[in-house]
Amino acid sequence: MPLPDLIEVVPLSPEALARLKAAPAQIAIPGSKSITNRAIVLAALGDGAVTLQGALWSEDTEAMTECMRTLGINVEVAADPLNAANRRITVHGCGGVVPPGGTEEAPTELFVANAGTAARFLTAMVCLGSGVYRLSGVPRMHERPQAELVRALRALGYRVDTPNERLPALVHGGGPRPGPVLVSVSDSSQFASALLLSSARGGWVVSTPEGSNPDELPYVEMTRRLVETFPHGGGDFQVEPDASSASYFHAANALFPDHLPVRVLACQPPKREGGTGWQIDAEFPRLAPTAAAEGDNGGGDGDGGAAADPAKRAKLAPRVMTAIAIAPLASQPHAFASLGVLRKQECERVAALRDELRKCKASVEEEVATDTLSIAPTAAASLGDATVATYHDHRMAMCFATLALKVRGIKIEGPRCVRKTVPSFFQILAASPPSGLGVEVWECNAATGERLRRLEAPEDLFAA
Ligand SMILES: O=C(O)C1=C[C@@H](OP(=O)(O)O)[C@@H](O)[C@H](O)C1
Ligand SMILES: C=C(OP(=O)(O)O)C(=O)O
Repeated sequence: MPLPDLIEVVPLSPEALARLKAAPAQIAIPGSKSITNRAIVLAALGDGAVTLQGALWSEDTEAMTECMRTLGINVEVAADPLNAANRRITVHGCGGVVPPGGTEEAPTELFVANAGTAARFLTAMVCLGSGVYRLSGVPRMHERPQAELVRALRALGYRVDTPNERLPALVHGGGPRPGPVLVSVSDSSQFASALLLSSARGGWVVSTPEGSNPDELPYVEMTRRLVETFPHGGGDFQVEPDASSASYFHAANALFPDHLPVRVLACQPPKREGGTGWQIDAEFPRLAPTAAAEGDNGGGDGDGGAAADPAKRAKLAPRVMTAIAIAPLASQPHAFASLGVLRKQECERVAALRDELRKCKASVEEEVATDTLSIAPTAAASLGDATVATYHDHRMAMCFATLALKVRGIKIEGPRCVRKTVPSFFQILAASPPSGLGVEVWECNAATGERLRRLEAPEDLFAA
């Protein structure tokens, strides 16, 4: 049975915590969505066959894989013996010649679901082809921003037809059209990443407006580093575990600083600790709001302080949602500012976090003018007893499941949305230590909320 429509995640008991303190869970995190989908594009445009090891297999990467196959790029997908949530993906490069699309009447149809990476990266990539491609996604993807990317591609000389500057869009392939292009990242950094990934084949010289310091554009920097180090002529490429997915498990340590129940395996540490620095969310353990006594949190600012600077886009990486979700349990108040970009992602995330945290009886104030959420601490015992809506947003489900590790009575609607990036999320939560946290997850009656049965079989916990 697939994951049901309503589940309850039960807080870790004192006994379970004592066991985890003695032998912390050792959690293997699936591959990075951002790196997997970048690597698929780079490999598709490359000259040989590249095998991606440790690649994430989830809705977003399946959407990218399917689009490549529809384009006529040969992609082979095999099991990854090291992690059932990953795959070995071999992509046979087209040598920069993107296979031709269809006609205006019968374009090649590319369905990107709700994958921002696929929507943006493929819009730019198919400009290098010939004929016509039509990109579409789920209704929410048709609301998400695309205008600045379309503008930049038109400035390079490509024809992109869309009535409202969003998807669905008809892209007319135009082959390489060398030239400089300036792209704003204020709606999404993925516009610059999209252009950079195809820039070598298109002859595009991509820049972001002055003032957008590369250090403040971590995902654009990730793209540049990946383009530099990728085996464009064929070979193997190792995908890192996903640091944003890891944030939920690091958050467990922030919630239980006396127990530190989790060790996150094989994730890259932040750059200053010798990691690649590709994933900005590797910073989460240092910045997470913590339930530790004041002064005990290694100087973390809960993302609040620096987020007040609107230029600091790094603060808007997915980990900020994890930080917001656990902030009610922190030892100090936290303010998260400049959250505007979150309003345009999988759902209106600022409103969603505000409303669902309030349902859990957290103290949350929103200042609309500065896109700020301010959260005051509340005792865990005074929080909870809420049925939380997830708005088809994987991060809403994972954030509230994390809060539920310490807050009783949290039921999560539509948990299958985690399939976008971590289909195995509830499997990991529920698996017995050491491979999981041993958390109780219950199927609930969707109408009455009453508990029906505890979900323990891995297939019952997988978001297919
Ligand atoms: O390029 C990427 O892989 C991503 C960039 C960010 O998006 P935005 O720049 O649109 O905020 C981030 O939130 C998303 O999860 C992944
Ligand atoms: C914003 C996100 O995804 P996308 O790649 O669809 O933009 C996200 O995963 O939080």
